[in-house]
Amino acid sequence: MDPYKFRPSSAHNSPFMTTNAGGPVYNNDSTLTVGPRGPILLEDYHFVEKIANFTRERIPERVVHARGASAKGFFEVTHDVTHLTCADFLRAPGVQTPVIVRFSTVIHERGSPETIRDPRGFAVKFYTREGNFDIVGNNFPIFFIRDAMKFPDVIHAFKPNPKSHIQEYWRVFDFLSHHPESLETFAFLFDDVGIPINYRHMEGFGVHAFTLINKAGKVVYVKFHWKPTQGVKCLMDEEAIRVGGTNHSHATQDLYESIAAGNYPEWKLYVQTMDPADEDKFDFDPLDTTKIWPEDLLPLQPVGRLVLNKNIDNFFNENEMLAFNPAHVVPGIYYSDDKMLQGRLFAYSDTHRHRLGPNYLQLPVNAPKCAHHNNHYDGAMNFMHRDEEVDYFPSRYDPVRHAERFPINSAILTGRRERCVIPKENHFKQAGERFRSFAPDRQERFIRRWVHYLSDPKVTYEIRNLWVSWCTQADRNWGQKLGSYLNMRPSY
Ligand code: HEM
Repeated sequence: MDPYKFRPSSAHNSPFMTTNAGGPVYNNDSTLTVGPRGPILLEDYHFVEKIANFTRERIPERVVHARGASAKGFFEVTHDVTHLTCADFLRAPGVQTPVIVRFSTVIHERGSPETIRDPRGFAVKFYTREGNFDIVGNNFPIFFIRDAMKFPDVIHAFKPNPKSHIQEYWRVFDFLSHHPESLETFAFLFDDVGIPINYRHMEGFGVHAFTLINKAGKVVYVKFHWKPTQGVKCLMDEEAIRVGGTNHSHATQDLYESIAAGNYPEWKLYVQTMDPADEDKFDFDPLDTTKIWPEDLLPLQPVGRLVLNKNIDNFFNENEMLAFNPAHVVPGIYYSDDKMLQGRLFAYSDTHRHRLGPNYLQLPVNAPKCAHHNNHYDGAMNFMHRDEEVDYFPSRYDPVRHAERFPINSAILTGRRERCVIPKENHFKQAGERFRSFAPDRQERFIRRWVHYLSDPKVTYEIRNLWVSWCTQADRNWGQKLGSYLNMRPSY
């Protein structure tokens, strides 16, 4: 065995207990004491290490999406999309790429119930031959806000009150009463899809516009959609209380047991594409995360399927230490100028360095599965074995070169420096359309949830009135019914 290439793993377990340093432990039951009743000797190295290891078992939980479950599988291309992108993993129907997926809730802690009304995270890491590609999406196609500057505020408003540590909707309605663009995302949160029945029966969306670039360098905007073959199913409020009251990990359990039983969940990947030359032709801004791209104008195009057919071996290694990043793209797929996406491009690697350390990309679950090389190295917990003498670039002693050039988005960027709101806001139209697409019983449940949350006694008349006005502007029936249930008449 080459001691420098040794990778610790439970496959190397000794048949007997050892210290962390590998020495034999002949008693793992009793501390080393002076006489049969103590005190304990500090020289009990194995005991001290055992406790010290235990007291460090937890790492910081994710600041959002702390509660989640992951599973592995593959993505298979089913349709030719080479006219859209030169991404190698999408090069031909039949090509398969290994993936790991993590589903999550957003707001509450690592051990919180999976039945709460909350968006669900839907993050997919593709281990491609050109490096990792991550679609770090949600089960709603849009988000509450459109500028990354506001992300900490919207999350603070949804997180528990810093004084009481209780989630209180007066704080949510207060903050978002300054943001009418959030109304349509409430048309998902307070809809039935606000509590999916489990992780297998929900959709996923990349949310942002990204860009696809083909071999000839042609660029299109793209949105990613995951559609579950199992269908979409939700928990009604009463069921959620019952399920959550008996099992706070029901969705994790459902995913794990389905895969263990060979009942593999599957999602189809679709894209919507838009020619950037058309971006001004719509009544919304296509780079605005608070807006969907209507499917009648920009139809879904099938790309492939995702199958989860393997459970993780270890929750800590493959869930807690798993690190996604929307900045992880591959040649043929690139970002757009969406101001939320642009902010996210910084946030994830920054939080991973804090949560997992500077070498988080060396962790097996995060490391690319293709050959990779650069001169960023060392730092805490480096375990990459390097034996080269040239650690700079370029060098006449080292043949390493630049990768082959691939086409990138060559659009010309112009503009003054400014901090501003996008010109085309269009707050309410899509929210109203979504409400009108609900069957009457679904509309009724939806409005009842508004009543429930707006009835928090700390929601002032002014704030309540504002929300009722906005709902009315989206759809008269929605607002009038809500106003009448709340015993108020909207004034706008
Ligand atoms: C500027 C806006 C945003 C910022 C600054 C931000 C930041 C973060 C941070 C710090 C984490 C924790 C990551 C970790 O510790 O591993 C996270 C996780 C996550 N975010 Fe965001 N986020 C933003 C917007 C969004 C949006 C719009 C979506 C949906 C499209 C989203 C989806 C997710 C998902 C799914 C995870 C969990 C990934 C996992 O399972 O490990 N985020 N985000």
